[in-house]
Amino acid sequence: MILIIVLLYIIYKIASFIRFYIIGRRTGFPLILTPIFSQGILWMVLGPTLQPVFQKYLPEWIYRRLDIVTNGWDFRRKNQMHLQLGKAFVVVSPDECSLWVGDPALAAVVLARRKDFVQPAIVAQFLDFFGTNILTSNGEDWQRQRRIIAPNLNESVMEVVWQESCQQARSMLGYQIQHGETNKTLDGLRSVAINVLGQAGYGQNQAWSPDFSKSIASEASPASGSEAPSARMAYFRTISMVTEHFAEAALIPAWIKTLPFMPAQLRLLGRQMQRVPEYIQAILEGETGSDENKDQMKRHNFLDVLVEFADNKNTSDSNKKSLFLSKEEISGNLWIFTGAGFDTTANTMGYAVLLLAVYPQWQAWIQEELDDLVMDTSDWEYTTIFQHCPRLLAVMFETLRLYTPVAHVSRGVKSPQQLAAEKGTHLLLPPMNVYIVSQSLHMDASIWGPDVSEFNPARWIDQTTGQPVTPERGAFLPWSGGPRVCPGMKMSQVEFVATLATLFHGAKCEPVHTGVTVEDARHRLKKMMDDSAPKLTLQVKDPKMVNLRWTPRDRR
Ligand code: HEM
Repeated sequence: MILIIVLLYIIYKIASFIRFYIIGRRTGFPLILTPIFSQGILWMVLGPTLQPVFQKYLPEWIYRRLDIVTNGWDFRRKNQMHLQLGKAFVVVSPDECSLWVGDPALAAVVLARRKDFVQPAIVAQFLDFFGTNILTSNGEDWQRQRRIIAPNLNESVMEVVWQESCQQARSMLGYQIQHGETNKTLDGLRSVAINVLGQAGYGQNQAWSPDFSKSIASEASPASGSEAPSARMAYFRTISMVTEHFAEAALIPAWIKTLPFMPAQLRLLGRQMQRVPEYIQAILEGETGSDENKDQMKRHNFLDVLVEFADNKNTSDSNKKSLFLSKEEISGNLWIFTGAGFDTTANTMGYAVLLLAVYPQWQAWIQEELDDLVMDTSDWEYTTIFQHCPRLLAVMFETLRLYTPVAHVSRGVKSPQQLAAEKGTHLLLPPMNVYIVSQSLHMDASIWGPDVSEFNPARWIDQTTGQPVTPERGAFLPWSGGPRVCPGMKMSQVEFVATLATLFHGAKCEPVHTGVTVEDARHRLKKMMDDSAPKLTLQVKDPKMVNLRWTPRDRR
């Protein structure tokens, strides 16, 4: 019996492979075939684990067929696949037919046509576990959520983000200077980023901590006898834990996570995730606290904005009736706001600091700009300082180009689509995934020039105006593009500039180099960065191995 089932499964997979091959051929784009069951959970777990072994022992012509369906290939290979196969190519496996786009014009067209190229089901599979949300929705549901969410990530929130980032970064700077050499820089930046979201998203002020992961785990489950956190705080901490342990949260079912023999951290994660509906219910029912307090919080935080839309479906006001959120959507969007906003920004700040430690000439370059600002960073205001930091923004863009947090943007076709390209029109038949490979576009020498692999923030500064330049359409897509472009783009820029300005105004940093030359230590650090892999977004594999020395700057 089992043999028959296995046989039928194999026949089904061979038939699928042939079908995907035909769909792939009809696109007219170059094909690469792979026998791997690329969308199966087994491969998703085994592929990245075994990738270093494959790379070491298999000949390139076999290895690349495995690598192309292993998460993170776009960072490992940069623009290489598109150079070898063409600016757009199709991967065919028994599980999928996927188009990988590394052409700026095609990328811009795909992103602009949101109704033709929709968010694929696989994104929802990974990101819907707290409820449907803006990132995983399509059509009218997406439009409604976008109309509620995007305006609340606009200028009105920037002052809060700026002030909180400066304050958090000041605490971090104090700690770093006091301790000199530490391996807490990356963890410290995660702490800054989550606390900025705590303030902007939930109206919660939290102290900066050098031990980010530990603080999240211990705070989510308060010690016995201590006061239980409010529902909004408990929800926020749960989301922070989920972001930190994304793979376990997304791939292991809750009931397995909570089994008694599972590691304590996993059980805690499982228990907290199971309690999310309870927290959301409590948030919606309103928490205790004076009206005055509630009004103050309401002014600028995302959670209260979402809650305001909870009852609109039943309102008699016809203007508001079309803008509503279900309980599930409130929960899902709070998670997306936190998950999408935290990991991306924290890792971008992390890579930027590391790049500045590897290339001290660029530290000096931004410090030239920062030395024009008033000495006391607590006097810095968003409206006056942000616009005076184009070089820091250039550092952010250059960091995002080289270490793109979301290496590719995912789309799918549900009905036949025509795609006009340089050499003619291509037919895309469903079911097909379409991936815009931002990391490949960012490493294309025909766009960025022969120094494409170098960290050169000055490429972003217009020599005449001194302001950041705008690259060609579809060439720079860390925040994606088109109508679904990341609504948190400006917020992440403000947070990045405020944090790095505070840190580098007060100090300089270099890799710790006990027993080796500083040049060797820089080289080692760069190697560590280039060995990064995506978790939720791209990340250094072992942040604890990153040791930096921070020394105060003497500017007299
Ligand atoms: C450097 C920081 C960031 C990067 C690189 C980044 C990148 C992205 C990318 C690539 C997408 C996918 C868009 C698509 O599917 O086309 C996205 C969507 C999104 N991001 Fe960000 N993001 C960042 C910061 C933030 C922040 C700070 C927030 C808010 C707190 C945020 C909220 C969102 C939301 C709500 C979406 C869904 C938009 C939609 O589908 O309409 N992001 N982001």
